[in-house]
Amino acid sequence: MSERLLVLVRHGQSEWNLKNLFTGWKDPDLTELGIAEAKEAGRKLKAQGLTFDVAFTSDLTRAQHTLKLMLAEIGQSGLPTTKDLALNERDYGDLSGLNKDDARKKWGEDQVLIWRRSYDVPPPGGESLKDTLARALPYYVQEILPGVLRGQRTLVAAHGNSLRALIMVLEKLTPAQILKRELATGVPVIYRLNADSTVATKVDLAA
Ligand SMILES: O=C(O)[C@@H](CO)OP(=O)(O)O
Repeated sequence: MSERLLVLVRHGQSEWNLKNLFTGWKDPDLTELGIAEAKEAGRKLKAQGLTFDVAFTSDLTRAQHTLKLMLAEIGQSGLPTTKDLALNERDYGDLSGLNKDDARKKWGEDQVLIWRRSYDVPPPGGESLKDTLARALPYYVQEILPGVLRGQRTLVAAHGNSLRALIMVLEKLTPAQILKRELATGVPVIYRLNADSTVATKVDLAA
């Protein structure tokens, strides 16, 4: 029986993660630490004995670079890969490029937490998690899930909030639960799905 493997990985630390800036659809590359995290994620997957049939990533450099480094560690650099902006980070709108501490000083801790982690309150001019889900979920259902259910071992390298959106669906989390869910950079989350697309097992490869 095929194993219906789906691995989700948030990209390694980006230049703007390091500078503590809202990033969204802006396109900084990985830092040295981010490169090391991506390689470590690949080594962890290899240590689990995992290989893949197909990979997906976003239209943004930090996720594509993370995927490339992971695949090199696994020894699968030529793996068929699809890039799509449906998997992009949440669009941070007017906050993009602002410092997160400066934003807390200007708008207050609570408002910034609502913009960053609530389900349905968008940052000014940007996407809420609900909006991100509205474009990431159809892509997951139409392009990613059918292959997983057919037994294609699938690796997805994307972003904190596009992955939180998919995790909300996979793990059936409520808006209150997703508010508290953080995804560390470069930590693979390994799902094995049931035939009905629900989660059979989940393993988080945090250090
Ligand atoms: O800036 C961003 O695009 C994201 C991810 O780094 O930040 P946040 O943690 O606020 O979702």
